Amino acid sequence: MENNIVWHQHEVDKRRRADAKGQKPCVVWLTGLSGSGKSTIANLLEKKLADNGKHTYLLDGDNVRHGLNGDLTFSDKDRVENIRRISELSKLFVDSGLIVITAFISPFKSERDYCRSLLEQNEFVEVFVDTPLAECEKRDPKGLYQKARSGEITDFTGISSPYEAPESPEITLDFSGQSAQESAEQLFTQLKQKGLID
Ligand SMILES: Nc1ncnc2c1ncn2[C@@H]1O[C@H](COP(=O)(O)OS(=O)(=O)O)[C@@H](OP(=O)(O)O)[C@H]1O
Ligand SMILES: Nc1ncnc2c1ncn2[C@@H]1O[C@H](COP(=O)(O)OP(=O)(O)O)[C@@H](O)[C@H]1O
Repeated sequence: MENNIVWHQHEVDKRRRADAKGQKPCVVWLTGLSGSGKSTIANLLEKKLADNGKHTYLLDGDNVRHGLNGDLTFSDKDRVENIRRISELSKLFVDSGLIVITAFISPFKSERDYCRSLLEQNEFVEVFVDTPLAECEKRDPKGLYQKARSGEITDFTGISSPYEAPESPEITLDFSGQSAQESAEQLFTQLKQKGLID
């Protein structure tokens, strides 16, 4: 690792960029099993924030794995690297003044905590999309659970690869009795209550 590197402090800082956008930058970090509803809820939340004049960016597992993280597999080691890169990217986006929404399984507590550690207090909002495995498997929107059960896909989260549920997330979205739209509304309301959006 090269050591002769000096951090440049620029004239225009995070606060100035955020002030220009009239918002508080943060990361709304959705975590949950495949099929739990992360992408659907993240999309609805981003639309609601945009409708309210907020400048956002949505980072989604499937999309990021096509480009930036296209070299990574679903081994534990590569999932750690996946979330490390996403965390660093999220930090840069927060520095640019954006409200970042992420939708990654992010199965390991240590990597979610790593992202939290990169940010200032109140800039990281962990959101547990708490949909049980049985419900995710029933939905199976991409047919991946079926492939995992038949052994066509290995290392599949919840089946052949672990998922560590958050112990004290800032927000929990309970799948039972609430639609994706209602979950997005709940999320929006709780972000407001936390003073992250006005
Ligand atoms: N083996 C295995 N395990 C889990 N998921 C798999 C796997 N293979 C492909 N997929 C598809 O990849 C999406 C998850 O990517 P992530 O980057 O969010 O995963 S992780 O955070 O690195 O664990 C996930 O997207 P979501 O269903 O939106 O969660 C799947 O569509
Ligand atoms: N209450 C709900 N919340 C979120 N998604 C739901 C809900 N009920 C049904 N769904 C459906 O479940 C699927 C979730 O898929 P997706 O959003 O891609 O999840 P993930 O990104 O976690 O893999 C979608 O087809 C969505 O329409």
